[in-house]
Amino acid sequence: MPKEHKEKCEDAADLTASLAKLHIQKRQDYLHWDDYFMATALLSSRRSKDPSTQVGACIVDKHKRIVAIGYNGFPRDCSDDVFSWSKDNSDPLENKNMYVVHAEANAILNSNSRSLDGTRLYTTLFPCNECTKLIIQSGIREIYYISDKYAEKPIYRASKRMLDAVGIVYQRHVPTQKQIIINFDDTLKEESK
Ligand SMILES: O=c1ccn([C@H]2C[C@H](O)[C@@H](COP(=O)(O)O)O2)c(=O)[nH]1
Ligand SMILES: [Zn+2]
Repeated sequence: MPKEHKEKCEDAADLTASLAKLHIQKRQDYLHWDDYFMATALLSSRRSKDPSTQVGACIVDKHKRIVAIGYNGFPRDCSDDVFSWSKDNSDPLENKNMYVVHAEANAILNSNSRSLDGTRLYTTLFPCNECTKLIIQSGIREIYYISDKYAEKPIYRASKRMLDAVGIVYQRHVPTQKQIIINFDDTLKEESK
């Protein structure tokens, strides 16, 4: 074979090998587990109609399976057109706190009585004392949160007091990436390729 032709063949083989490598090597920018679960909690919070604080919660078992999600909202069939989202109305019966089911409570209820022993909770807001009682009773052992904006309030201090007493680990989630963009259009573009 002439030398020039042989070199061309070798170049082509190198190119094919590089292309093959490109396709078999795993993606480097895939979502890490903790970001994935917290993003699921965050996405769930987007369902909340609370105008001031939207909370999302995601419960994960030891096999990294999502077993329940929830967000803060009024109980089933308690319409937003009847119950108000206000919080400083002089009439206590007109305040949301009387009616809202918290995100963590909804997630626990959404688990359909399945055992939550040894699970982890990912929540966008540090749980209040009432949610903490449910968390303890349901067997959740670890809590990851984003915001702790009410840390100084007595009910949140009570949460920490209970969690410390029973040894449930809680930790602020530090995301490995600042944002995750969900773009429905991208999938449609893929389809038309
Ligand atoms: O553990 C918690 C604590 C609070 N929430 C919900 C309840 C309310 O809908 C909002 C808080 O409203 P603010 O106006 O910021 O007081 O968050 C929850 O889901 N879980
Ligand atoms: Zn709560």
